[in-house]
Amino acid sequence: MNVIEVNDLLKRYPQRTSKEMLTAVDKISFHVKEGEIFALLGPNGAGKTTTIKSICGLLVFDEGKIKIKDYDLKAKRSKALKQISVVLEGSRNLYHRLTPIENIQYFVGIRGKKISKNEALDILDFLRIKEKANEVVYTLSRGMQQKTALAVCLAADTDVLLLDEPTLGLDVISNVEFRRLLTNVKEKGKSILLSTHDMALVEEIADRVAIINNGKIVVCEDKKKLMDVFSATGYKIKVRSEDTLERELDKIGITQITKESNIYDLTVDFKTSSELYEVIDFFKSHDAEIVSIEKQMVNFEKIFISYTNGDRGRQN
Ligand SMILES: Nc1ncnc2c1ncn2[C@@H]1O[C@H](COP(=O)(O)OP(=O)(O)OP(=O)(O)O)[C@@H](O)[C@H]1O
Repeated sequence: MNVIEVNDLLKRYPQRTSKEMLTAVDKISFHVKEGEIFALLGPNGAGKTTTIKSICGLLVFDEGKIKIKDYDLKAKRSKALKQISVVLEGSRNLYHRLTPIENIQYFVGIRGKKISKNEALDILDFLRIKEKANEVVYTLSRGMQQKTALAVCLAADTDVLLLDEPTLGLDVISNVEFRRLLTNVKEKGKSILLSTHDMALVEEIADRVAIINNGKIVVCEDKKKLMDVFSATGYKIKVRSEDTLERELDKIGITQITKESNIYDLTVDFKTSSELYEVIDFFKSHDAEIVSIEKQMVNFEKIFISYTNGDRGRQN
């Protein structure tokens, strides 16, 4: 079952410096399945926050359809919004002059529900910030504020969570801890849609990922499949040869070559792993000695760069 369906979502903003509208999100479609962590990954200005804000009803989109569980966001707005809770970038869904307990009770109250102090403490305990339950939020570290924001989200007890840049600005330890917490939240049966440009976060916890760039989704895929496709292709091969091989290598499609004396460093992308054996045969037939073959490390950075051509985002 899909808990969120986004179809042809379009959002344009007026610009101060020009009469033309800026297309922040350009007819994107994707869905989030029940029980999964779905990541919207993209550089600055890609349209991630605009997408999250459209889904949680914080801004009015121009075209398209958003469905949350069984409810169309435009036709059944309040029912649709009851199905989700959201953590906005920079823990903006908190009152910083209230304590974590007060925030939890206040925001649960707004939803017309009640939560006891002990239930709230249990959530803070789960997120390992119980000892900060009665301290004012603005005195807490960024990581603790982010956990408090997540606590408020969990206290709403919806099945679907939206998290905008959940690890932004966290130090290494908090980042690792937060990733583990999100996995624990998923294990509780929740579905999570998160936006991020943190590739390590995607690599570690996402089930599926949509890479978004300049308002468009450039790929939407199962994370494991994406990683497999890429891991099968990249090799670094070191070869020793007394002959000049450049032209021959070019003929078989190997163009990333550096050479120092008689050692060639080659970067090769194969479409299928059998191509590796063909290349090995090629070197044998040219009396070249293969010094080493290394499978290139696959990480999300490589995948991301390949789909966005290394685009680092919009500069506006
Ligand atoms: N209120 C607004 N008015 C005008 N333009 C906006 C507004 N909000 C966002 N934009 C523009 O829309 C585009 C998409 O912005 P958005 O915040 O959705 O991207 P993002 O992927 O979340 O980026 P970041 O990672 O930097 O937060 C950007 O070019 C941004 O400048």
